[in-house]
Amino acid sequence: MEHQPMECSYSNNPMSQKKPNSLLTSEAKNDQQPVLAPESDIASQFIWPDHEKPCFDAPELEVPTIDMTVLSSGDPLAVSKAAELVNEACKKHGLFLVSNHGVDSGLLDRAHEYMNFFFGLQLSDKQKAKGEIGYGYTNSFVGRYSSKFPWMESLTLRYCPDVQDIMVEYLVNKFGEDMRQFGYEYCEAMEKLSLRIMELIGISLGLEQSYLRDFFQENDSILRMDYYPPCKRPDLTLGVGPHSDPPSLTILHQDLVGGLQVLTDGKWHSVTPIPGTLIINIDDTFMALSNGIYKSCLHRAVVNNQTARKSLVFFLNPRMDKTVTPPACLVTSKNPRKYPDFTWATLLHFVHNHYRVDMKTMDAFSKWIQEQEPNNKIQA
Ligand SMILES: C=C1C[C@]23C[C@H]1CC[C@H]2[C@]1(C)CCC[C@@](C)(C(=O)O)[C@H]1[C@@H]3C(=O)O
Ligand SMILES: O=C(O)CCC(=O)C(=O)O
Ligand SMILES: [Fe+2]
Repeated sequence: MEHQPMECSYSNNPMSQKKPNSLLTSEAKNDQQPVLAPESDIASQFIWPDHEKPCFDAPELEVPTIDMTVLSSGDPLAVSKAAELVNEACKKHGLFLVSNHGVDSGLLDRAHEYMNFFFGLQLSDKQKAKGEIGYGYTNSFVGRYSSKFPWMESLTLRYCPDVQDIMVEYLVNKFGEDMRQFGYEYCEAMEKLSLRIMELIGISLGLEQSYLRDFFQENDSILRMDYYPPCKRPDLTLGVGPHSDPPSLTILHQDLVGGLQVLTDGKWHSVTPIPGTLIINIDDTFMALSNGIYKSCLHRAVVNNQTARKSLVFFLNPRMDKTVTPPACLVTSKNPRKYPDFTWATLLHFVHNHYRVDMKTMDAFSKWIQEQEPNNKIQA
């Protein structure tokens, strides 16, 4: 079922581009009615500052594609070459692609069908998919932020075996029991792939192949569906602003529309969709786990005025209470500790309650946690 263009029935849709009469004033964090900027025909809260506005002439990011069958090839040279490519990319910008990843293409297609179903619902229906902060349906973060609204809607689900996500019940009621089955199948496939990727990353860092796999074996991960409606003024807004992801590893499946950009060498670069590949990002928590050796990928998404764009993101996280501390072999006199010990639960609390995720989240978090926990100083 092709997604019906999101009806901007103005009265309740923050991304409507029609004349405003009232725009979610009850939800806007600062209770100010987002003012339509007449010259732009979109509400002013969606217009980003000049220094963050999108560019559309971004050069293509040079990025390796890792054939995941290399791990079972029994060819140590091939494994070593793949690990070298991973090491180089993760030290530079924190992104690489994987092919032959083993995730069934039918599962990916079904995922996009479910996204079309869900994001094609009336806004009042979507807003019933409410979860605790950070989970459930969100559009533009009205009510959470007061400016620089992202031009997107999202649905975020928690994937943790012993936690029943109440939102799944709503979605099952809406779409039937096979939605639950799909959700688990998709997340299990992504979890399996992420643990194999952790083996390869472990090798690339000179660790035992099983070290990182064991670290993330028990995980409390996140499935996020991002939907970016077409926008009349893609030159003024962003689908999602410049940031690095707070989790440990991101597996991103984007449709063929394109819009993901990565910041490296001081310039934004495009990551053009390649069918059959998935995008792997090093995230903030993993950057700390690697003692800063690998860079958390700085990225954003631009939108367009022609067609909606969808991306499906799996975020791998360790168990909530697991202490994130780099293995001793990654802490040397030349590379002393970069970040204090912390847990994913604490970082999640920080980004949900104290800080809007951006490109400096880990620096802000590092400062905050040491203020909160005076004994938790960065140990040499
Ligand atoms: C821990 C999280 C915070 C965000 C959702 C998960 C993983 C990615 C984060 C996010 C998607 C990164 C871009 C900015 C953000 C605000 C968003 O667009 O939703 C982030 C999420 C969040 O802070 O809720
Ligand atoms: O849609 C994309 O390509 C990026 C989405 C993203 O960065 C996120 O959800 O964290
Ligand atoms: Fe992201």
